Amino acid sequence: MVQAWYMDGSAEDQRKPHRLEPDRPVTEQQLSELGVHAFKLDADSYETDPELAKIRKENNYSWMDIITIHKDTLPNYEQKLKIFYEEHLHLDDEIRYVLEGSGYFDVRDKEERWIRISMKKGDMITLPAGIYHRFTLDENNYIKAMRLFVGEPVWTPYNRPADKYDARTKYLQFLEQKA
Ligand SMILES: CSCCC(=O)/C(O)=C/O
Ligand SMILES: [Fe+2]
Repeated sequence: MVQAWYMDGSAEDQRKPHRLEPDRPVTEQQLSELGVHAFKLDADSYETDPELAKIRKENNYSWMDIITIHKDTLPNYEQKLKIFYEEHLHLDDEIRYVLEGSGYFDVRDKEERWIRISMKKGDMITLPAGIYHRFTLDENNYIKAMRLFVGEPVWTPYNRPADKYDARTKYLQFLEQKA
């Protein structure tokens, strides 16, 4: 099960866990009410895993690549990390599957509080179009992740404020229905 918790408001190193004190864990059920879904897969067998193949088929995740985020391998490493950690949304779902290493996805809850989701080897996550979020490496400074997409990928991040986009309006409607 993926681990998630409410964050403290400290401006300390973004790579630290930033757990609120006292701890306020967030369950997968709470995440799913925000439209965020988490799965556990066998990352050692990703090339032949029938479970991954089924998820891709059922959700039309026809496109995929693998990104390795490490200072020695990713061009413009510092700049990219900065972009990933700016609060933003996308017009499409963001789907990531951790093959090695670890990192954090942060998402806003209905009251705009940050929830930190700890992603480790074998964790897959889907973030809905229109949700405000960000990503950071953790203190291990390394992640290798599969990026999945329906059709040709569009990576554009729309930094907050991005409320004028249809994807945002639809996401807010989704949250309303859940309330
Ligand atoms: C772990 S993949 C890098 C983060 C990313 O691709 C993204 O779009 C963050 O919002
Ligand atoms: Fe993103």
